[in-house]
Amino acid sequence: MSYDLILLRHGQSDWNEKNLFTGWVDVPLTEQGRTEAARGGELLAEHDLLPDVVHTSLLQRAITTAHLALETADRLWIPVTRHWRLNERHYGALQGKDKAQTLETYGEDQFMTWRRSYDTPPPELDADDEYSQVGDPRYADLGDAVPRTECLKDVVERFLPYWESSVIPDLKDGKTVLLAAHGNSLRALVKYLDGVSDEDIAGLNIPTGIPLHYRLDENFAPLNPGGTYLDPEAAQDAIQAVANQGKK
Ligand SMILES: O=C(O)[C@@H](CO)OP(=O)(O)O
Repeated sequence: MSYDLILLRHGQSDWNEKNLFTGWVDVPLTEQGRTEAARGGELLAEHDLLPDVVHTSLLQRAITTAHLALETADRLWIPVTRHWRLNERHYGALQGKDKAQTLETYGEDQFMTWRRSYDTPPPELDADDEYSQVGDPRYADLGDAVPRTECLKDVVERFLPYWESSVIPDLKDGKTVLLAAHGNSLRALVKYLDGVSDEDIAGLNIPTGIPLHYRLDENFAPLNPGGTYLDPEAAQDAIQAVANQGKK
């Protein structure tokens, strides 16, 4: 007995292309990102991994990616649930900043601490900053708790309640579940599923637009630790590109 879970990071976004820290800023996909998303859907169909339900964040790059992938896989009709708990990590005061410029200004150690350390968040973003989400109606339910920065540990802590309350029940029903989300919200889930240490998670990057398939046992532990990329070769190149961001 096993469960099928598919993780899909959104395709390239406008700010991925521009090399800007994005976090909760709601930017669209580029044309390349739309193509990647559609290719993701083709891979699902080719591997006969057709989702029965989809969960997305509240950010259009994940929503559009899910839509384009499901359109290609002819599964636009499946039920969809969206939740802020799947959102990208809030990047605090770095939101909207150029990655290469930030690396140059603060040096490699500080840059990598902000990008990949488990428990050091970037400085908080001012509530009235142009890239702040304070007051955004989509987060009205959060009241004063709208984040102004997050580290990966914060993302693990806010993602897991959703995993337990909303994703596990779908898996238990025997549904193939697609999670369309973000580089760091998916790193948070992978850390939990694979039991990756706080140190080792720094070296784990997730490429855009390539479905990552997990087969889970009856306790929701991976039967294929690390998951299986549906296009492993493309994934290796794309993982390296994410790791090298800023260094150009
Ligand atoms: O900018 C961001 O929000 C994320 C994902 O694109 O970037 P990084 O990979 O640097 O954490």
